[in-house]
Amino acid sequence: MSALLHINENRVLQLLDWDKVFHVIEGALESVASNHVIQSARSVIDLKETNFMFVMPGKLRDDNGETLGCKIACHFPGNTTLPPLMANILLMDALTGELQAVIAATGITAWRTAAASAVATKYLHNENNKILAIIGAGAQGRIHAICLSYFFKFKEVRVWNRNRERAVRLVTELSNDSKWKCSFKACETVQSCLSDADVVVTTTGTDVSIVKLDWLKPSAHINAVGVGLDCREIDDEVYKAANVYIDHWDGAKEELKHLIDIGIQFKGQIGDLIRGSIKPPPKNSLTIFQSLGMAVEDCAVARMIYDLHMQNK
Ligand SMILES: NC(=O)C1=CN([C@@H]2O[C@H](COP(=O)(O)OP(=O)(O)OC[C@H]3O[C@@H](n4cnc5c(N)ncnc54)[C@H](OP(=O)(O)O)[C@@H]3O)[C@@H](O)[C@H]2O)C=CC1
Ligand SMILES: O=C([O-])C1=[NH+]CCC1
Repeated sequence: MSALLHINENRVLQLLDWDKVFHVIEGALESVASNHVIQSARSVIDLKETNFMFVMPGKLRDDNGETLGCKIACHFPGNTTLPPLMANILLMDALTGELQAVIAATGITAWRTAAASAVATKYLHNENNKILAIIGAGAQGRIHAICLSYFFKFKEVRVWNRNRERAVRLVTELSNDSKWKCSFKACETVQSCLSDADVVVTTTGTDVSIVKLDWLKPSAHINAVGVGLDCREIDDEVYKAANVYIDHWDGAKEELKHLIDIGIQFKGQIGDLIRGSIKPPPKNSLTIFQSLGMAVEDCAVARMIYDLHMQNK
């Protein structure tokens, strides 16, 4: 038996590329709507003391053939030297089930989530994107600031974080990078961060609503990234006023019951918009992409990394 291939985090980060990840994620979202995937809502195990394990198996059929994989993600918020989210993907041969590689997936999780938001923004709000507001400067907040700055030409990118020092650190890091042509600003309050923002990203997962309808531009687009059964970072009134889109129905039925219970009717999956099987929202309307994250996004990026690694060994 050949030695098991392990593609570590450093190697994955070397191979990740925004245009390639965007393409693969756009395809994965579309495949969900075309029924070319097998996946279910993730299984979540409460490990107590605020730690969780997520298990996300999936199979995807796309231009590259069939891909079979399973991500195991451990969320240990108390980690100090290691990231709070530690993830790995087992990539299998889709014909035999034989394990092909173990691929570090902390970076993949961050990149594929931000790329899904970029795809959603392309289909829901691809014009007049001048101000981006990032709520939460953790791993997802940081990668969304980078990814959305890469794909959309914002004039200003604002960051709010509960612990302000962290927002200032992120803004300093981004301002020191000469490839960005926009200005970066750390905001004192959520309200001032949201004011007049065209695109908003929420990444706190907090159980208290911190994004209020009155603070939003009526035509804003929100990528709602925080996840969890108790996540309430966006006020119910915002959902009631918005056209809300999801990544996959199976996950939404399981993890978004609190929205279904207050009468929110999801307009459809982002993949349905990509396929053209549903109408886009009216121009200048408030829109939300409620992102949960999907196994097949992980499978698609893991497969891309595996192929790039094998080609460039
Ligand atoms: N949709 C998807 O596909 C994915 C979603 N996620 C979700 O995204 C969210 C962020 O993940 P990640 O960036 O990796 O986590 P991090 O631990 O890196 O960052 C967490 C962020 O949330 C903030 N925060 C936590 N609690 C509160 C609170 N009560 N009020 C205000 N801010 C708070 C933290 O602020 P502070 O610095 O002050 O502590 C920090 O900015 C989580 O809900 C996670 O489950 C993650 C991966 C994929
Ligand atoms: O999609 C994902 O990998 C996750 N969503 C919430 C925590 C991990």
